[in-house]
Amino acid sequence: METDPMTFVPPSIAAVDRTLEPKLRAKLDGKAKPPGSLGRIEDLAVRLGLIADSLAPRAGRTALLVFAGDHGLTQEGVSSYPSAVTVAMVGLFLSGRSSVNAFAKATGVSVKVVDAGVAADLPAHPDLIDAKVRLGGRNAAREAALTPQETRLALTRGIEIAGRALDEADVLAIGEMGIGNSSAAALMMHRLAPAPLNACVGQGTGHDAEGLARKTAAIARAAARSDAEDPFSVLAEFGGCEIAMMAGAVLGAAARRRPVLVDGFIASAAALAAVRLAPEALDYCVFAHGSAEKGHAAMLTALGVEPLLDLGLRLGEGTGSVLAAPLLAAAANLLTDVADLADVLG
Ligand SMILES: O=C(O)c1ccc[n+]([C@@H]2O[C@H](COP(=O)([O-])O)[C@@H](O)[C@H]2O)c1
Ligand SMILES: Cc1cc2nc[nH]c2cc1C
Repeated sequence: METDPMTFVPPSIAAVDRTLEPKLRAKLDGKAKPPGSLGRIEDLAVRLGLIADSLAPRAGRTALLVFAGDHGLTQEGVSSYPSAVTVAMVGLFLSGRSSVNAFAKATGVSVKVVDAGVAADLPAHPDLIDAKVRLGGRNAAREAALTPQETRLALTRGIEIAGRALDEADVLAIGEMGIGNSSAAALMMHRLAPAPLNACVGQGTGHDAEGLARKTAAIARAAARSDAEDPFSVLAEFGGCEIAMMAGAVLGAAARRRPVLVDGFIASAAALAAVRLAPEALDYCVFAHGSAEKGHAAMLTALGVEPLLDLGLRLGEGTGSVLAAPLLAAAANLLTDVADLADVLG
């Protein structure tokens, strides 16, 4: 039977079994430390236990996927940087000399780049996953960024790529690179949080007053062009290649009962779309940090979540998810490696 290209059926995601929570809390309370003395790391350990449906979850190995793509909306002057920076940064990630590479080296996280839709042909590289949907999303101020078929392809590829990454890791971390994508994420937040446009539009890579006015006006034109509000259509109209593929990756990790560390504003917009497509996915998402990008705090509030770190980051690339990875590893080790106080006291 032909599948309808206009629809997307998310993979089946198990709702976490909350009856395990008291057992996880009791196990933590029995450890050689005063109950609750490790604060939010204990809450994180509980979450990891619920995600894995186990009293001994694992989180020692994290794999970061940096989803890269371009946006036709940059033709409207929404970013202070040219699209060419996207492909240049992909080259830098692959050479190991970007900020996220430096952080990943410090935290023992593996890094792969996913070409979801960079507007250039990229030479093959062992750390580059070629999943290109098209050479950049279309200009969302004029037409839908992606067709429904392209959107479904991006989501499906994201699910598959997450699954493969998790064959070799316990935790998936997601990050992104895409000049113009803070505008795409703002439009998605506007429709999916939902929230008024002015609460969703921020500086992105940085703007003076004139640049921010130009960005705001272009985003308003895109919003006026389409009244889409279901998550699949919002991804197609505004999200573009790397955001749609990241949304698929969130669904893929959740379907495998694995934690997914979500980076800043743009990665969170992808997680928001995933959660609107499949609400059970929320329990599998760990929001790594609160971005300095204007809309991020309200986006996280709309999702009802709190980020782990607050460092004033607004770079993207997965820098925040990579920095949070050791916290997950530590929380899981608390459940598996720490002695019980009763045994210590004899
Ligand atoms: O992660 C964030 O919170 C974040 C906030 C603002 C900007 N960024 C990064 O900056 C780029 C998008 O900014 P812009 O101004 O081109 O839309 C893209 O490559 C993102 O990785 C990332
Ligand atoms: C230099 C640069 C690096 C980035 N990394 C993620 N987004 C970025 C945007 C710019 C402009």
